[in-house]
Amino acid sequence: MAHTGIHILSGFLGSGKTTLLQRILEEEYQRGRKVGVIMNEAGELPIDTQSLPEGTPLKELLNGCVCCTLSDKLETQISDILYHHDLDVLYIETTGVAHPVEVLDACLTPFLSNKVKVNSIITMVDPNSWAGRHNLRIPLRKLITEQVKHADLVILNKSDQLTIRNKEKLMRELNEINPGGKVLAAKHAQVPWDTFSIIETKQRNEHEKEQTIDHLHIKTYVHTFSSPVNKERFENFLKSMPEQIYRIKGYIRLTGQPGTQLFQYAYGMPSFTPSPLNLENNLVFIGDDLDHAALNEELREVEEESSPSHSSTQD
Ligand SMILES: Nc1nc2c(ncn2[C@@H]2O[C@H](COP(=O)(O)OP(=O)(O)OP(=O)(O)O)[C@@H](O)[C@H]2O)c(=O)[nH]1
Repeated sequence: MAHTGIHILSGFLGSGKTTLLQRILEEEYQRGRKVGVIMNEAGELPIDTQSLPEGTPLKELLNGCVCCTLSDKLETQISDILYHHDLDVLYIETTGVAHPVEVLDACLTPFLSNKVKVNSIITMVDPNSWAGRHNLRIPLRKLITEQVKHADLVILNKSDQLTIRNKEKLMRELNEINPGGKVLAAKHAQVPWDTFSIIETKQRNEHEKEQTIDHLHIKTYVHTFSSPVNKERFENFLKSMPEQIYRIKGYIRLTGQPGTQLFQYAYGMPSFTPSPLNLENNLVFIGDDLDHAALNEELREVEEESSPSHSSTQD
């Protein structure tokens, strides 16, 4: 019986895993391969899954991390997707705080051994979080390094934000941590397609599991705006936000602009993209020890100060 190849997409929060997955799916569809996706998101809401092409066989693991609490569920999801679909390949996008070896371990259960073969671990690196990793708590700093160390392919993404000199310096650093893996730089996860077929799965030892990070304290908070918010006011909020917020994503409506915007924030860089989907205006915040009450209050203020009645009282 042919095994379905699994690729594990790893990388810290906001590094470009979904961007890579979208690119891979386009390519896989052009080649006529049958592709399935399992997405693990730290928040309670499936933000990233909405960006996948319609009809992609998909399973979601929400509100928890495969490597901490959901490993049994991952096994069930893999079995389930393979039972319902005859797949050539399965991509697993992990949360930004997953340890890739733990995810690998969850895929390698005896029950799945005659059905799947893990072909690669691909780790995305965001130069901003990589450069700022010394400011993170020790377990997170260790995690970022481990994600690089255990990858078959490391993609230094967002190279548009780097000078040539910095790019070369970072690539050398990544190579030193993972001398056996392949390290490439990319913009928006654009790497030559051949790269995926030539990467060789590293030999992974049992002892690697000992390096697992037990508990990372990463928390999520979901905020729902009930009305459009003023873009400038919201951006001011982002500038004054605690540094422990690493990532925000979701949907937002802006005053004076039609429709809904897909909002993304990673390492100080916000982006708004008009979305054809009319989804609830939920934003998922991901960070260290988030203060839910304080965030809720500040965001309510943003919304209140965005309302037309507020600006007329100010006049
Ligand atoms: N400037 C720049 N932005 C990028 C690049 N690649 C991705 N982005 C942006 O970075 C943000 C995060 O990208 P995602 O692909 O969602 O990252 P992710 O790793 O899936 O995020 P999580 O699932 O939250 O961990 C988005 O706004 C992307 O458009 C790049 O090469 N350059």
